[in-house]
Amino acid sequence: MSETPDLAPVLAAGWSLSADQRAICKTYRFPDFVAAFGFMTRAALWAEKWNHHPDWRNSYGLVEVTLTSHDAGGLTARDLKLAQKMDALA
Ligand SMILES: C[C@H](O)[C@H](O)[C@H]1CNC2=NC(N)=NC(=O)C2=N1
Repeated sequence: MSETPDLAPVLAAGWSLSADQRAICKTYRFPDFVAAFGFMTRAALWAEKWNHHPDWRNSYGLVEVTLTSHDAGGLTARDLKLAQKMDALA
C-alpha cells in the first residue's frame, strides 16, 4: 500500500480486503437490472471525473466491485474515495 490509506471506514461499511491485500471488494444487490445499471452509470461518471476506475461485474441486479490502484500495484486513497462515493450512490 504505497499511500497507506486508512481502511477502517470502508471495512466498517462492508468492503472486504482481498487475500493479497491489494484490493477491496464489495457486492451490491439491487432489485433489478435497471437499478443496478443506474448505479453503475452514476459511479462511472465519478470514476471518469476522478480518472480512477472500478473493476466490476454485473449480473441482473448484482454488481460485484473490486477497487485497486493498478498504477500503484495496490490500494491508495483513490480507492477509498471511490468506495465511499459508490456507497453514497448505491
Ligand atoms: C492513463 C490513465 O491515467 C490510467 O490508465 C488510469 C485510469 N484509471 C485507473 N483506475 C485504476 N483503478 N487504477 C489505475 O491505475 C488507473 N489508471
